[in-house]
Amino acid sequence: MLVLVSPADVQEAIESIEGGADIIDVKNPAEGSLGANYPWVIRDIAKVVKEHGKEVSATIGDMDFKPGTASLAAFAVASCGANYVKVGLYGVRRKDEAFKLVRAVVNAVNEFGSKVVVAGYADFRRIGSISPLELPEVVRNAGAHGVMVDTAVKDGSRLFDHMGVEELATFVELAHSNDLFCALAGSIQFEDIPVLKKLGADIVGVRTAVCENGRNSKIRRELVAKLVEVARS
Ligand SMILES: O=C[C@H](O)COP(=O)(O)O
Repeated sequence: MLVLVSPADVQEAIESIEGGADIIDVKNPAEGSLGANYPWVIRDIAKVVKEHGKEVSATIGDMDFKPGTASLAAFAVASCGANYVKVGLYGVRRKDEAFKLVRAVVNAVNEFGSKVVVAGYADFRRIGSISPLELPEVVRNAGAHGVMVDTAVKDGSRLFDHMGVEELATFVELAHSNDLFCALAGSIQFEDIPVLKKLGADIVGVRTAVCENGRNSKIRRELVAKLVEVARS
């Protein structure tokens, strides 16, 4: 299982790289679960990450159903050098909306060769968005490459508080049967890693677990290294 870590600046990206993370996922935690960072920050981090021979991903935000806005943000992120462009379907309620938005994002990044990762939210019931279980088929049909589940509200509640192991197992199965890679995130802690491995997730995404004192503090390389070790064992 690969480890994705979400830094907010170049220093945190270096900590993530030195700790051994596989994918460096630029985000802006101050603007939400999949908060978008600034183009100049994404560009600077992408440069450092690529110098270390690793892959960089960047988020375009917790999106409303606005395919045009999403495509423009995706174009910008891909042009900054992201190998993976992540979009959260926050304000998307139906499958036809999901298809339209994801298709627009895929079209926007095509010329850069970036891969698109679509995030649904484990706490979809409380924010009124589409269920992650409805996503894999739509995401495949729209031409994206991966799906993930994260939590929308970072209030201390965790992935498993909102979706049970069986539901998550179904999500992983649906992703794989649609030829998508699958990532799981949402205040994941060290003790959750064995369950995620058992579920067959391809990627675990973290921030809080590798920060020194909560999601809004700084990423520390020792914690990244510890998590990578557990994910590899
Ligand atoms: O993509 C991964 C997210 O950044 C997870 O963040 P979190 O561990 O703080 O929930």
